[in-house]
Amino acid sequence: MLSIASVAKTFFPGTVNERRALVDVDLEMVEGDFVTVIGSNGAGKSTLLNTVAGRIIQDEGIVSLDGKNVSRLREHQRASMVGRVFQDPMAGTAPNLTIEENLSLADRRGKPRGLARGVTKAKRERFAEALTQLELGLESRLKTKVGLLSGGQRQALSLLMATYSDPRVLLLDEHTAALDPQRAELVTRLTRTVVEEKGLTTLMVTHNMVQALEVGNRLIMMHEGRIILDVGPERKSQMTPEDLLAEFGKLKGAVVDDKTMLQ
Ligand SMILES: Nc1ncnc2c1ncn2[C@@H]1O[C@H](COP(=O)(O)OP(=O)(O)OP(=O)(O)O)[C@@H](O)[C@H]1O
Repeated sequence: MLSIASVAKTFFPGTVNERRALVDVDLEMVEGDFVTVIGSNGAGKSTLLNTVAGRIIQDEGIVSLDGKNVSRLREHQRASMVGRVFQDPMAGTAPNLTIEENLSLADRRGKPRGLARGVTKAKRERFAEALTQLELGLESRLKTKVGLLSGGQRQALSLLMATYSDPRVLLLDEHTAALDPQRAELVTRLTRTVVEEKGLTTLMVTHNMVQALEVGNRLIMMHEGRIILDVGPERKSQMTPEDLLAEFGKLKGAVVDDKTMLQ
């Protein structure tokens, strides 16, 4: 479904600032796989997501979606296939537009330009129904500007928007990290629900090892641009955060802030 084959990316090659962000990375995901991604700072996690989204084009290797080589497609050309939520709650929504206008943008993603821009009654009803699932009461605030929402509300809306047009793959880049524990818990719960309901193939980067083990059916650990651990459902369900810390401990040069990671 999502195939990353022999992908490599080096920033500033041949200079003193050279950074080998991805080194010969292979990852095969089947439809409905939910993979959590952990790794120390600078391990290459965001770069991996960026190569799937098309924000960064790899130097070597192939990224395929549904058997189609998308390696040379730019980010906007993959937009209908890829949903993404970032760490920053401000990144996924437009603050000066209302909730329904934001959802309208999400609804139009990947559809031909020139489709009616207005929010029809039928659409409004669909938006309200989708918002009800968030259990935040946003369905009665369709005309509220998104800039007035709290970080947690915005992130829940970002998640809804990223998944609204049923992307082929969902990328979550530490999307709960900037929220307080209660809101993070809420957004994690919503994530599980929406991924399960829509059967989305998902890659989720997190620094939180408890979350990495609780969520998803597979876990990968990255270090210095490589996937150095790939754990399937059975082993993952038996692993503890301490086991993951022990794996980090085996790595040379991996700096782990275990307070953050065990929160
Ligand atoms: N746009 C860029 N330009 C130059 N170097 C970059 C760029 N993006 C990432 N890098 C470098 O590539 C390496 C991998 O970075 P990346 O952001 O993918 O790591 P990460 O695992 O997501 O780290 P973190 O957990 O700290 O966010 C790092 O050395 C980083 O400095």
